[in-house]
Amino acid sequence: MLPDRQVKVGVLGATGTVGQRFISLLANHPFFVVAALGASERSAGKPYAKAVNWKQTVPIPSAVRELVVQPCKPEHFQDCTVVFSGLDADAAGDIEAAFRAAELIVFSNAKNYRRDPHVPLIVPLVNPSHLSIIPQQRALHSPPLKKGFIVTNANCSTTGVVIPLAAMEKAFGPIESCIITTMQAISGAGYPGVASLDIVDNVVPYISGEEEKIEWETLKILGGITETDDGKKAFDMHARHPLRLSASCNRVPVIDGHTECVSVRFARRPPPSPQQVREALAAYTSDALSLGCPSAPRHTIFVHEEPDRPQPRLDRDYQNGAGVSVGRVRQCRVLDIKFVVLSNNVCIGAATSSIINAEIAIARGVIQV
Ligand SMILES: NC(=O)C1=CN([C@@H]2O[C@H](COP(=O)(O)OP(=O)(O)OC[C@H]3O[C@@H](n4cnc5c(N)ncnc54)[C@H](OP(=O)(O)O)[C@@H]3O)[C@@H](O)[C@H]2O)C=CC1
Ligand SMILES: N[C@@H](CC(=O)OP(=O)(O)O)C(=O)O
Repeated sequence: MLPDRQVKVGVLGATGTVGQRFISLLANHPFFVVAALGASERSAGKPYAKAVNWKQTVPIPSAVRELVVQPCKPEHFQDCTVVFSGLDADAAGDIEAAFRAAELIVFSNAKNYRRDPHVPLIVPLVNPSHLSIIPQQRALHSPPLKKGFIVTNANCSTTGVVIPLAAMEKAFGPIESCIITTMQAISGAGYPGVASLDIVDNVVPYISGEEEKIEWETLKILGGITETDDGKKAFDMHARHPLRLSASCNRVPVIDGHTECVSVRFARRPPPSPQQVREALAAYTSDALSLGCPSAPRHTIFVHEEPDRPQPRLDRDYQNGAGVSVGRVRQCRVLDIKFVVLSNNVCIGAATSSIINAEIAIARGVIQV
């Protein structure tokens, strides 16, 4: 059930690239209301409008302009039912753990806990069922937690590719191999990010740690949760048909929107035709939508027929940045099918995913409001 009254939320890393997206998206949310903001000691103590170097195309929402930025300490967020984190990974590990220990509920964009075997790594349009590991995460804490937990969302490029992969697996069974080449926007590196002299008139064929994250996170997200012999739950990345992935990551001079060229081979033979894949992608729908989550896209995947789409400048705002756009679905002469996917790295690749994850957790009663 979704609430019919306001739910107070906090934003950690509120001054950053992802934090600013949280603030913009939450300003129009039907039940989440921003009650507390946190950032580094550099920003703490200042009204938000003075602390932030605002880079959005909409003005700073009036409700947060004068809100004083707090240090990222749990005592300043005790009123918040949910805390969204857009913290720099160097700070996120300790801060998010302290918030969880203080019985706060954290939805994080940072990479720190994605590999934790008791923390769900959730792309809300793909695997919200992984929320079921939360009781075990709470029980592990000493003393066991009654309320607090951490949920992470995925790396932005992982998120973009895993949505069409999940749609294809749902329709045609396991994917056996997958080769991904990314063209990633500058905003993925935060602010000020990549120096203009490195990226204007250029492509940088390396993003530290990115290829490993895509290759590993995809397996956790598409994998299931099984019960072990001692009755515990565990993520099961290997029981599924083995999926071999190879990613190559590039930074390109685009502001927002990650484009990925993907080739796949299916385990089942004969493989589906390009037309069958197009139909399956367009028909894919999410639990978030059936639960009535207000930030879920009405259409998860838009399938372009034009030969030159998707393009970041034209397609990154599809469904307010919450849906993904696929195009050029065609036969691959080496694997089975190849296509291009575009996702908005700061929306469904970051803030929007956290917000939908929290909406799902409320709708499913994982969070009591
Ligand atoms: N940009 C993207 O597309 C995506 C980013 N992510 C992840 O989201 C997180 C945020 O990324 P992004 O917004 O790009 O990063 P930014 O560098 O733009 O923002 C970082 C934020 O963290 C705060 N911060 C830094 N150090 C500390 C500290 N010691 N204590 C408290 N707060 C601190 C900063 O506050 P202050 O302003 O005061 O310094 C700022 O609010 C990262 O973990 C990133 O990997 C995930 C998916 C996509
Ligand atoms: N590394 C991504 C963004 C990011 O911050 O990823 P992660 O949250 O996995 O560290 C990019 O540069 O586009």
